Amino acid sequence: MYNNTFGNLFRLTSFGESHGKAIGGVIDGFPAGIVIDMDFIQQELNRRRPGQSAITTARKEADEVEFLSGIYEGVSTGCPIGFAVWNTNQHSNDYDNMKDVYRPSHADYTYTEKYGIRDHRGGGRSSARETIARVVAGALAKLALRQLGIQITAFTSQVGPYILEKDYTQYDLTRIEENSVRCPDQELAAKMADYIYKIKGEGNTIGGVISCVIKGCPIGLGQPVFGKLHAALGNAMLSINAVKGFEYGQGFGSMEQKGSEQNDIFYNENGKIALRTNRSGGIQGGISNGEDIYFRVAFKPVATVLMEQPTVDRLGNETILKARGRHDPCVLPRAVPIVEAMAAMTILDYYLLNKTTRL
Ligand SMILES: C=C(O[C@@H]1CC(C(=O)O)=C[C@@H](OP(=O)(O)O)[C@H]1O)C(=O)O
Repeated sequence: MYNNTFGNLFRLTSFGESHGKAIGGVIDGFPAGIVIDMDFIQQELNRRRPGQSAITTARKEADEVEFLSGIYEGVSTGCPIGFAVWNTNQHSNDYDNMKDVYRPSHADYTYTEKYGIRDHRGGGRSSARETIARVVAGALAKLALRQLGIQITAFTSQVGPYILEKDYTQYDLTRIEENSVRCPDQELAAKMADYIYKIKGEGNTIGGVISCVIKGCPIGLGQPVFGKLHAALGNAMLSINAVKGFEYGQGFGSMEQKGSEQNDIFYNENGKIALRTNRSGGIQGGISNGEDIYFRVAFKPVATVLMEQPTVDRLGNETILKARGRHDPCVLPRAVPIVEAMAAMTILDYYLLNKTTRL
């Protein structure tokens, strides 16, 4: 078994390898009658695409999406939406020395052990290039959520030692596209960018944290036991390449407080039930409570470093590998739209599931 499908009612099946012909997908369960804003979908792909700044991989791809089905006269028909983004700029020879030699901490080893065969070029199926399909499906989900008044914004909140100190309510989140790192604090963003550039010069990589906030989510999304909304968001985020951690609300930070300090107190605001604080992060008992949903996603420094490291080949012979190719010294800036896309797909899926709860 090899599971390439995400979602329950709104579903994406993705296909493709980094150096194959195309990356694409089939989306099923997308509601009919949604006006498809092609410019918006392309903008989302542009936020993810390689070669967008000096601190990302230099691979040159336009990443233009071609829709094959499910859209008629600019409107979704409710039929499966097929799409492809054609690969045009593969440098497969860069990977010759990695055909039978494993990059430390990369998927090279486990893929080979599991399947006995692997397309090693550009990381093949394990390449983050697969996330193109998620961004296309996420952009469609965002268009549907927009009609429902639900908005999703992610931003870089940490790169290595550089940390955004305040919480998301203290920043203007409309300004994250004003710098190459996608951090709402412009001064800190400049420091982060310089640091990534320095790391790149060393042939090394660095990790960090992406924060995300979902506004306008109605009450009731999520199932009480195995389909908790935060578990679904965690599943979505942990499926992104290089992700190591997920926390929502105050997450691990809440361990330092007593229950009386941590609880969100209810009160009556002119006949409406309201909360004085939102430490729960918009989800209680696995179900959305109508407050902002916020969470953090930790990314490790990506495995491919352009410096010598000891490793082994497929037969277990010890050797030294110096990886080649065009790689991201830090995936955070390009992962911001991917986090948003996975959140959008999850929220739309859980919105549709919630419609099956009562008559
Ligand atoms: C091309 C993308 O990212 C790629 C992800 C990647 C890897 O090992 O994951 C290796 C590189 O591939 P290549 O050597 O072909 O340039 C990256 O550039 C993309 O995300 O669009």
